[in-house]
Amino acid sequence: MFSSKEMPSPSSLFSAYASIATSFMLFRSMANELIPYPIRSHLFSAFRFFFKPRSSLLTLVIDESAGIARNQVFDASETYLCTKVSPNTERLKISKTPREKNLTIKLEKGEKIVDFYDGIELKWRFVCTESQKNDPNTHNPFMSRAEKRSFELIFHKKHKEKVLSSYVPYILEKSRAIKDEQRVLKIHTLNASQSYGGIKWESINLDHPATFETLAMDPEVRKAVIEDLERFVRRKDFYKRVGRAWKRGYLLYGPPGTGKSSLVAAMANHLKFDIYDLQLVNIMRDSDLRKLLLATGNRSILVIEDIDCSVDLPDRRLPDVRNNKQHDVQLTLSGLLNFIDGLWSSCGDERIIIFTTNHKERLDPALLRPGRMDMHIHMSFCSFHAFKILASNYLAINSYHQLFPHIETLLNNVDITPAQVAEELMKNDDADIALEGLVKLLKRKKFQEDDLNIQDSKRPKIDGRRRNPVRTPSRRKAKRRYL
Ligand SMILES: Nc1ncnc2c1ncn2[C@@H]1O[C@H](COP(=O)(O)OP(=O)(O)OP(=O)(O)O)[C@@H](O)[C@H]1O
Ligand SMILES: [Mg+2]
Repeated sequence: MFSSKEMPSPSSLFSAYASIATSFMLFRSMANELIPYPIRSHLFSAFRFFFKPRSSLLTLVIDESAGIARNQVFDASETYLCTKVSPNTERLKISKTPREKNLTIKLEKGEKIVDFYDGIELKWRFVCTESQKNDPNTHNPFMSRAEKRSFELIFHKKHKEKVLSSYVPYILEKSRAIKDEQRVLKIHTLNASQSYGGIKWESINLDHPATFETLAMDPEVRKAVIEDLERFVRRKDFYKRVGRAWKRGYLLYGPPGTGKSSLVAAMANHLKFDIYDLQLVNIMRDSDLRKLLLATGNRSILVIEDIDCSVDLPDRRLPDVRNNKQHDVQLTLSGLLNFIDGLWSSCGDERIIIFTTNHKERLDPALLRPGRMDMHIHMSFCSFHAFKILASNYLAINSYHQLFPHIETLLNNVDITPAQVAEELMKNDDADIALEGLVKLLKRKKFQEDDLNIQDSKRPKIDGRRRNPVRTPSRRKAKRRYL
């Protein structure tokens, strides 16, 4: 800083500039006569460089394309800036395609936006220029449009490091989160109407409302599952470092109606991953399975429901039309597992595979061996805690109700699935009536179970053990699953 004594007066400054300008003119006219053109031009540009007034601002130009590829920073900035529209913005573009959930908002040419990051002021400008006809880049598909689009990001030079190492990565991360939020999830199922051999994935929008908040499950288990999923998606570098494919396997087991399919949907909604619902009954050969698995996308969940019903694979027979015989079907559990562990998981990123079963005890040991399914999640009968979540979801009861203690005692003594409780709670809008209905249902079930136990105690013992009454519901049930 200058002290007032050292500060040059405006008149002295003016005379200094005037003498520099006069010397420059003099130098120029002498140089024109004495110095040959190329050297003269270098001298002049050096002179200009030293005497040009310096700007304290730095401008980053972010073009739409980087060579022949799209510039990710441009795309991310476009997405990010939509969330920064201020009352001063004068023109915006909006659009919506049938596949999109929300309106897309974009800046119009020349619009400016001011953003603040960690106390730094950042000025953005959206620039569109006509691209020249003989532009060498016109072979580029993004440049063949008549206009060249870019963002200019202007800030004080002293923040260069911070902007490049922190603000730009922040924009990339933020735009990914925004895109995930807007993404319409898909559920892919096998197209069974195709003739055999032409089987392929078919997708529709996944509109399943299940979330971890609405799922009635043990809070500890819920927390563990969410943490596991989040750790998995964060750990790309870790998987690379330890030489493992970036995949995670979950086994969901429990009686029908305890929320296994709902948990799959909640996981997909949480991670914004598509679901591939693989019904093995429709696949006859390992080769078809490979083709289908290789056609699945990254950031997806592959679900094989009721794996205990599907693994009698080697017994399935495929009619041979030509010879009117039956062929052994060439689809085996080990083929499936080896492929999932091997090629499939290593040719994509962020793969999750989920098996569900009502009968964990019937599963092939190959599925249960350590390292195959990373987490075994037990979905069980409705606990009192799970009931309170359902009461909050279905009846908006978020605090105490006089029937709660009674319901708690009954739930401790009766096996009832969350699906059955949910169905009962839906029967009436009036919370008191719905809860009374539930109490009646629980009492009825308790009575039936007591009755069964009495009958059971009268059964003769076999090998010193009393056989359990078989209460397994049909496994070939029609399912609504995710739709
Ligand atoms: N834990 C739960 N939390 C909230 N709702 C549940 C839960 N379990 C079941 N439901 C309700 O019951 C319906 C059926 O549940 P879901 O299909 O998820 O059960 P499932 O365990 O997959 O059964 P299955 O073994 O027959 O496939 C769901 O649509 C949901 O409304
Ligand atoms: Mg299910």
